[in-house]
Amino acid sequence: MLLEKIKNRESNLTTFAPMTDNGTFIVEGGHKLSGEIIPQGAKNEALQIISCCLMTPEPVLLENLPDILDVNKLLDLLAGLGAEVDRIDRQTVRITAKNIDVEYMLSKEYVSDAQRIRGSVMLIAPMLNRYGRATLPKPGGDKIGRRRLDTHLLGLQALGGDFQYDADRHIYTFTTKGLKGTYIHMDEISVTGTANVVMAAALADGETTIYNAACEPYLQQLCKMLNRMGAKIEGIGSNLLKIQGVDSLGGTEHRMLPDMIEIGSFIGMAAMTGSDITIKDCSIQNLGIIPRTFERMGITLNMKGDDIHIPAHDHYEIQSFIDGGLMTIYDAPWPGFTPDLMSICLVTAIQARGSVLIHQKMFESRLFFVDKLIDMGAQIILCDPHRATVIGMDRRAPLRGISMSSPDIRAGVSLLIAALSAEGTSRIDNIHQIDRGYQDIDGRLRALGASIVRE
Ligand SMILES: CC(=O)N[C@H]1[C@@H](OP(=O)(O)OP(=O)(O)OC[C@H]2O[C@@H](n3ccc(=O)[nH]c3=O)[C@H](O)[C@@H]2O)O[C@H](CO)[C@@H](O)[C@@H]1O
Ligand SMILES: C=C(OP(=O)(O)O)C(=O)O
Repeated sequence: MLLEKIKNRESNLTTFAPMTDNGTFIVEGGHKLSGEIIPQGAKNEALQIISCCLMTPEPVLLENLPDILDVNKLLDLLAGLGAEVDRIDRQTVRITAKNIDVEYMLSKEYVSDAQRIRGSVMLIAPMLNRYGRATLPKPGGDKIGRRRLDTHLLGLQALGGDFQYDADRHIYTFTTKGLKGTYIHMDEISVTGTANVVMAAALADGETTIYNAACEPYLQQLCKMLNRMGAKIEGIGSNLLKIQGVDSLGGTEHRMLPDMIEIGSFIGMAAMTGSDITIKDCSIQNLGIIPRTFERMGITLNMKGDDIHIPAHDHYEIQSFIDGGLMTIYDAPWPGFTPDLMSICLVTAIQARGSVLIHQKMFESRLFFVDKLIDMGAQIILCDPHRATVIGMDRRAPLRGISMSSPDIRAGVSLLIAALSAEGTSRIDNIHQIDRGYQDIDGRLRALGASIVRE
């Protein structure tokens, strides 16, 4: 069955990940989970790395790709552009971007598909480098607040790219007569913005310095991959990158890191549901302050080699700051705490002992889903669009199962965690939002003992 699907997929890129536009989970709460789970390859790394495959006409082999909607959509975009996309198995793909049809970027199909994912924004630099022009419809991704593109646009402009914005069609058109290295102080520490500018500079004429660059592990992975392809990037892992432009890049092989957001999601899920689980092969050295942040919420993490074991918690108590002040969890660009785990921390605090202020600084519409948690019985005060105070219930009362809809990818998983911990049955609609970023999440959690039915 699997093999048939893979063959199918090689010929027309039909995806494994369900492509429904909404979908529903029926979750019976109260079952404890147990066992081992392997995190998928990182979604946000995969989107950078797949885009980078357009930088060379030679084959690039990608391993540990997650089979999720956003990744498959980006692969479809590359295939539409004329790249050969050979799926070797569920997590392995070879991409050869030899004969690219730049006109495809103007097609209705391209515009409509590129609008659906954030990752499409990173196709600009490779196309500008190799073909001198690129088109970008306003990219999609989570509707979690304003997501401006200034960092990308100003960076590419500094390198010699021109752009025009068609405000009626929401389409940017980029052209260049040749990119030239320069000094760039990035407008803000943007992850995808840095990826775009790094890729543009890698094949530009001369030296580029990027200051205020994002430096998170997935960006480091992109820079390392580019260097294996023949680029000359120094300062990897810092916010000051020096890039000596080269004439061309060759093929390579690349393996995605485990997805740190999935790992954090499983830690929160284990604590909330009082489950004993082991998350395998976490690449702990690349998790930054994620483990420490969950430990500050009172969750015990036993590190065993590269595995994280979370024992069953009857109780977990949120720590105070050293001066006795109320714990605040807030997001910041790497090496700070990732914004993509804020919703997970929020839901995890519901059954902790003590209180925590969740301060989501980067995005302004990510906390509104708390109304559903409040309906389930959680004690949360939404202070303003950026801040919510959670008053932990210490398991004095369980949440109640309700019907709800998933507004975005991380809120969706947070609602799933709440539903798994709740008394009774919950219905979560619009789970296509969850499928954007979590591979076969229902199947993998069922294997740990969860009761989830996909409708
Ligand atoms: C496909 C992908 O990789 N998506 C990730 C990427 O999105 P993306 O690259 O789109 O996000 P950016 O890093 O550009 O910025 C995220 C948001 O934070 C704001 N901002 C950023 C830096 C800063 O110093 N101050 C500030 O307020 C930006 O204005 C923006 O609203 O990085 C985000 C931040 O880690 C993650 O949430 C997304 O999951
Ligand atoms: C916000 C996210 O994704 P995207 O940038 O693709 O919308 C996320 O992964 O949490």
